[in-house]
Amino acid sequence: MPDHPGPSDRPDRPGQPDRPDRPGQPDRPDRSGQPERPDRTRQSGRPDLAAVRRIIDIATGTWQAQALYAAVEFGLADHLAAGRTGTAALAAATGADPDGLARLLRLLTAMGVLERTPDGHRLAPAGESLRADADPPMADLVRVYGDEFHRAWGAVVPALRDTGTTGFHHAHGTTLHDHLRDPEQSVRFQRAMSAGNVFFQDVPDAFDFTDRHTVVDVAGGSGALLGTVLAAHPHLRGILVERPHVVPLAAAHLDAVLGPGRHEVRAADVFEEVPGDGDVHLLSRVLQDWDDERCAVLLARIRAALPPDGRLLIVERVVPDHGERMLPLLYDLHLLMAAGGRERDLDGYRTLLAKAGLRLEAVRELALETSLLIAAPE
Ligand SMILES: C[S@@+](CC[C@H](N)C(=O)[O-])C[C@H]1O[C@@H](n2cnc3c(N)ncnc32)[C@H](O)[C@@H]1O
Repeated sequence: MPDHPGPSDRPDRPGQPDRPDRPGQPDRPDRSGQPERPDRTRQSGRPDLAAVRRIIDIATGTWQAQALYAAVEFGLADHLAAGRTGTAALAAATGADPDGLARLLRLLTAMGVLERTPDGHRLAPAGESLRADADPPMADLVRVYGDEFHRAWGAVVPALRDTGTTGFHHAHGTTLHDHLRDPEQSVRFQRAMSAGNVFFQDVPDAFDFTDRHTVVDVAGGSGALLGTVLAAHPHLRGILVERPHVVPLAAAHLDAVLGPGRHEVRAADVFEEVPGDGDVHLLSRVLQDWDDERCAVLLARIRAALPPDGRLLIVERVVPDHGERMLPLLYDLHLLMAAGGRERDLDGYRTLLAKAGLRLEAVRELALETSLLIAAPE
């Protein structure tokens, strides 16, 4: 995050005369009985506009997210792509109120999602990514973030008071894990996760798979990562292990991407058993969902399954030492709202790995502030 500009950095205010500070003018008495604070606003005698603007931008950020969510729920990207570019045509197609829709379109244009044309609007590149046929289909992510997760974040204060109960539980009356036992919800969430998976494409080149034969994807979700790795390295075979209700989704994806013969999808509880017939194990965005105790159980299972020359590849967002990356910090608090999990810093991963008899061998950077941690048996 950039520092706030200091008083001398403050941008000029066009059209406004300079107001000199008023040295010598006495401060108003402090009626609160609190000690005087060095306050830039009071020192200069005028509000720190950059500071006010920063807070307003942050506080209204959720309104932009909700405007985007509305665009997705109304299917605006697909309607625009189909040539319904005027407000009247879009209102007729979506059932939205024409006045409200015109205002939504205007805001989406200012947000860089749409562009103005002489006869209406068209999709900007960001808007194109919201089309149903986009790859990745970002609408799937916006839908879940704008609905289930938005409501979970609405309970941020109670969730922070009582970290044993997630924002999701406060908002929906059930845990995310139980919610996802419903096959329809499970598919909806796997789609949302897959849409944000663009960093998977970096994994095939971030590790040397040349002399490896079988990749085991532990709690591999939709199969997107395993499919990406196997598609890039045709000599590899793959095994994906998941909860029973996710298995059909993963099998369908891998069948579509790889065809038959190179992969297998198994239903199992990975805290109970992890296949030992591979020489690379993948663990993508799984540790983030669990506390240290459960992570220790899972990593011990994987360690027991790894051959002496095996490697464990962990995909996670690593909390930076100095806060220089925003996404790991956002997702860290999001995990507290959603599943009760957490992002960890590198030392956190080193400690977890060491307890399971594994050592962190290397770290590779992937897209979207995501990392690949390569771990080897001690
Ligand atoms: C956050 S998702 C990550 C999925 C995938 N690895 C990815 O990065 O897209 C966590 C996955 O862990 C799976 N999972 C949770 N508990 C499990 C268990 N006990 N056994 C097998 N899979 C489990 C969930 O079904 C879910 O697909």
